[in-house]
Amino acid sequence: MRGEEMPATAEPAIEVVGLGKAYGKVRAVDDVSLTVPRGEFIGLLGPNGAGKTTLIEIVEGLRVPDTGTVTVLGHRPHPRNLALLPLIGVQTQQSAFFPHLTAREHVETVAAFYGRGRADAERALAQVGLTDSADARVARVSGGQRQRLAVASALVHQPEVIFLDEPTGALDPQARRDLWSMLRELKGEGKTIVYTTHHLEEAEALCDRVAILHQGRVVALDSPRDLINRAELGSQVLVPAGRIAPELAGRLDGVDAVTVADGTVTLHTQQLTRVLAALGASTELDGVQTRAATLEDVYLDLIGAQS
Ligand SMILES: Nc1ncnc2c1ncn2[C@@H]1O[C@H](COP(=O)(O)OP(=O)(O)OP(=O)(O)O)[C@@H](O)[C@H]1O
Repeated sequence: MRGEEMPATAEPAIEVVGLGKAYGKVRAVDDVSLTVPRGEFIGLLGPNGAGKTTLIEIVEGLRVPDTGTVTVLGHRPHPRNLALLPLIGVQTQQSAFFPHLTAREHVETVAAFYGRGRADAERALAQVGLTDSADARVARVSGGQRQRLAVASALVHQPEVIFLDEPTGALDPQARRDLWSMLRELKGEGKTIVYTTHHLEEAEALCDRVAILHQGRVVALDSPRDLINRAELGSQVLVPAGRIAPELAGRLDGVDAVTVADGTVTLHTQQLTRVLAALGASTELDGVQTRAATLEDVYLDLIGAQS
């Protein structure tokens, strides 16, 4: 189907083609192409310095690429495109605040910039769980509350595409889970969400797809489930030390490798059932745990192989 024949709804939320950005000799973003359909929740993962922030900020229109093109909801963010601003919500790692205002006044002020009113501000504060502390001065709120305030400010005008750069970094476990629920609700409303994180279990739980970046390049792009299945990292069987000698464990049917750490003998296998059967014939299975591969295993395998 040619581009001009596509119905408006089929137009992707984001289209990035051949994007490049260097700082001196550092290729922060190196020939990245990526299409994000509308309504997708996509995670950008990668080690420190992989280029996540540079990529997301180019797409937001906050940094200018050296090469390539970006289209967001049919608009070009560069040169600075004011028509795009009401359609996108942006939380950066350096989100700006009005320190002398209260959290509520801050969000109301941001709402006013977008021609929105108090009801929108209250809704955004409630979405991030800040209603009860909305009268605290911005300068005095905790790191986690500040982060939630930045997210509220990105959502207040009900944008179509939401960009969040490490939104859960400073949050306590309960606040993180609350933000997850809120992000899932936004996705349920059909919003497109692009976010960066170092929390791989979080990306696995939330994202439709993840892009793993390394040295400015996308080295993997797929759903967490498909990445895990394709990596064929197998399973692990964790046996309390003392139950079985590592040498004996290594000879059990189906065991590929054995590691010993922290009072646990870990059997690595692609054939979990076979190993459990063999193990059950030699020792009690009580207290034995199994662990399937996770996105974190895939990530570490991939990044380790690239380094
Ligand atoms: N303004 C800048 N000037 C010079 N170099 C920069 C600038 N911004 C980023 N870089 C470099 O570009 C590379 C990519 O940085 P970027 O911040 O995009 O990575 P990241 O994946 O977001 O890292 P982190 O996980 O640490 O936030 C790094 O080597 C970084 O030092």
